[in-house]
Amino acid sequence: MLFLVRMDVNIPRDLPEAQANEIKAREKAYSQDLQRDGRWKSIWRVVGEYANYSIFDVSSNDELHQLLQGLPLFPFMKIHVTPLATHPSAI
Ligand SMILES: O=C(O)CC1=CCC(=O)O1
Repeated sequence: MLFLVRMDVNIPRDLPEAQANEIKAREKAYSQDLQRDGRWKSIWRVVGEYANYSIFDVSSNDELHQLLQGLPLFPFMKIHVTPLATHPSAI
């Protein structure tokens, strides 16, 4: 099952920089592990925003929810999920 996911990140200004950097490093490792195993198919920066669009390929809504909830930046994100179906004109 494919999902388009938009993640908007909002780290509080009063979070110490070292702590923010540590969370971002864990986020990167978590994301790259999922990219390597094929479930996080792609990630794109939204130009001019601290946000990304990502494509996930997982077997259920529950699996996606578990993956998203495990993001180190999850407490600082607004996440919007769009389930994708095959377009009849797709070749
Ligand atoms: O920087 C972002 O858009 C948040 C994020 C998700 C995975 C990652 O490595 O960073």
